Amino acid sequence: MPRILIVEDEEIIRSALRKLLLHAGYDVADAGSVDEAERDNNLQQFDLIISDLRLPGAPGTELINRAPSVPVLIMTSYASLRSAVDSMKLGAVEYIAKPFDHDEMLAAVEAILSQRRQAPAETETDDAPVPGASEDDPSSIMYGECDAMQQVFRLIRKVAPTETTVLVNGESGTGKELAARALHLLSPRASKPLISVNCAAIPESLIESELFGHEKGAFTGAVSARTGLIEAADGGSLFLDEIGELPAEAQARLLRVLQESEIRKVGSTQSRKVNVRMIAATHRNLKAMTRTGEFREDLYYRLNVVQIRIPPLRERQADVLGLARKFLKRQSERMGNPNLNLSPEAMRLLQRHRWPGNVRELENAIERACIMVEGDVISPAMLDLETEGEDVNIPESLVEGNNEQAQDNDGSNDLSLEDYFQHFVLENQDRMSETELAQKLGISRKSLWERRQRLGIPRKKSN
Ligand SMILES: Nc1ncnc2c1ncn2[C@@H]1O[C@H](COP(=O)(O)OP(=O)(O)OP(=O)(O)O)[C@@H](O)[C@H]1O
Repeated sequence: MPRILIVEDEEIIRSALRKLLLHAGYDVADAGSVDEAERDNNLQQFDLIISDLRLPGAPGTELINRAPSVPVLIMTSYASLRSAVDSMKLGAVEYIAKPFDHDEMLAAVEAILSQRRQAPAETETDDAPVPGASEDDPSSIMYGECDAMQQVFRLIRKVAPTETTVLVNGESGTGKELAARALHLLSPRASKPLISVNCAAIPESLIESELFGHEKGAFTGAVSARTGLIEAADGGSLFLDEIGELPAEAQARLLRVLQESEIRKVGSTQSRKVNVRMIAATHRNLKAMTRTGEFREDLYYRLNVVQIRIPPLRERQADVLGLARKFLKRQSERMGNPNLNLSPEAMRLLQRHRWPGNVRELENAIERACIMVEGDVISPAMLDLETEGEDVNIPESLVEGNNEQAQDNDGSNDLSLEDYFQHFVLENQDRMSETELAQKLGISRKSLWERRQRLGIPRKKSN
């Protein structure tokens, strides 16, 4: 019977997870911190460790060092879904975002255990390069043959081995997060954590405690002390995505971290030294935001030591088919159909399209087509790309309305809720912050961000 150790300081989550795993037939032990886990158990005897990222004392990622042969599944909220811990793969580390549902957790557990049964040391996928990739090149992490991307790769190769703070700029879906990952994996910090935090996905009221941690009793609901994401990245890199969405107080605190390499938890009077390499990204024009007072100028200059601009896909036309083939190969492997290919008309359409949602839009289009295709050949219709210049008239009542209104009006206006969402965001994002957009739409910032990801919604170029 596989043995699983749960390390989680929140009693309710710990006992619910324990019950779930016992019920599913696993042998389960649990602990409230890394030290307690180590004191009470021989960590190496477990087949899997499931740990919260932020715990009292050492962060959950520390278990990867303390039990190098055991896969560690990290649970955390708000960090970016895919790459939060992918560079910590010393064992078979996976990542799950809280809140998770039971099926999702059991599927993740089963996938890790079966991988371990089949190939104990081999857990990589096409999508998640290992620290070993650090001997390689940015091109082993992200695709790019055209001159513009070769230029980006040259810059990444140059800056990655240094300690320099980097600001990655580019439209949504261009690959900023992948560039950050390449910077980390090609750096001497590659074997340490890369923690990715999406500043737009964290509710404003929680940003500071998520980033910096908090002491017990620092605010209502702070029932125990927690390590922040910055501390969890100690020794490694911290990727702050959507940095333009960071509220003013958090900007001030972050500046102090950059200036003094120290963090102070919310509610604490004591500082602690941290050694973190910062990589920030934005689709917004931060310089312009400093002029309007939305972004601190001193923080801007601290972050913008080296700037890497990832060009939009429409400026890398030569790469479109290469990327499409890469995604097609990956998807056909997943689906067990190696014969899938694109018709000549589909290829022409891909080359003609303007790609407002950039690489993410292309990736989604290929994935969708692979699911929809009957037979082996993908035709243009299956790519289901939005026609250029299509204009949907949004009724005034909807623009000013909330989600429910949108849904009520949906049928009569022949405008789906997703269409409404997409058009509202596209039309207003230049003059509204993410918080304002979310408020107008009647949803949380987190759900705004998640919908942007799901729908591959491009943002207007602001730089
Ligand atoms: N050059 C590339 N090669 C392979 N895949 C890529 C490339 N660029 C982007 N992708 C894929 O496209 C998707 C979007 O990339 P990524 O999340 O890095 O973009 P982003 O600029 O950070 O987007 P956002 O600003 O919305 O967070 C990801 O699934 C990523 O793996």
